[in-house]
Amino acid sequence: MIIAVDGPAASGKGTIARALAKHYGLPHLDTGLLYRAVGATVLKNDLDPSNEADAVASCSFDDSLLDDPALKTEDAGKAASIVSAHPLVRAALLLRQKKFAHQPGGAVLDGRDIGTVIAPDADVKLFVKATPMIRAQRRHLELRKQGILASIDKVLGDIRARDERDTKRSDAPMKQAEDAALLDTSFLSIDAAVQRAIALVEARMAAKTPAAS
Ligand SMILES: Nc1ncnc2c1ncn2[C@@H]1O[C@H](COP(=O)(O)OP(=O)(O)O)[C@@H](O)[C@H]1O
Ligand SMILES: Nc1ccn([C@@H]2O[C@H](COP(=O)(O)OP(=O)(O)O)[C@@H](O)[C@H]2O)c(=O)n1
Repeated sequence: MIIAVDGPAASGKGTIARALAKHYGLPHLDTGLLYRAVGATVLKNDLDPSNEADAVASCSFDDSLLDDPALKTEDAGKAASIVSAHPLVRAALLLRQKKFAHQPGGAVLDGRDIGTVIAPDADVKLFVKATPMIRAQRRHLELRKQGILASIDKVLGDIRARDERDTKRSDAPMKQAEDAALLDTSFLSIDAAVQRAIALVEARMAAKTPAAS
């Protein structure tokens, strides 16, 4: 079973994707980490994320980088959203994600274009959303736990800028796939959001299975 989980920053898609992977015993890929690795490599080498050639030159990073906590910073997230608009960067990361999605037994992937580009054939597609202010509050809390002090206004501004870039880019923009189930986590606890996601997966799978006669 392939489960595609898409949605904007801090909507809770990673939390839900990890919980679904655990629940169904499937491998999980956080595809945002791949773009963050490219963005962080560009910054580390003093290159320009908005320059496509600079970004493409940063696509062959060592896999150990994916475990680096530095990828979780807002700077890496911002650089990721800039490099991810370049078609050649997306092309360089495409095969790896498609292979992961289509491995025997299935997988759970979360990102922005899983249901639309990476696995349009996914068995279940979820599009996770929450209001910008609630997403900013979650990110703000996460940053505080990391000892990073930033105003809510700054975090909200960053989230809005990222949404704008991710939805407006011409190649694989973030959008809800036509056949994706919408899950609004704005007023759900983590537990409630995960239970709702499992219920949506079960309903989709039941609808696909022909009734026994
Ligand atoms: N339903 C929820 N209610 C409150 N906090 C949540 C909820 N879902 C996720 N979070 C928290 O919000 C932050 C961002 O969640 P995450 O799953 O990483 O989002 P995304 O992968 O969409 O960026 C994390 O600190 C996470 O624990
Ligand atoms: N499948 C994906 C995943 C991420 N991305 C880009 O990578 C950036 C970082 O993604 P992320 O999922 O780590 O970000 P958060 O939602 O965790 O903040 C996003 O803002 C997107 O621009 C993408 O273009 N396509």
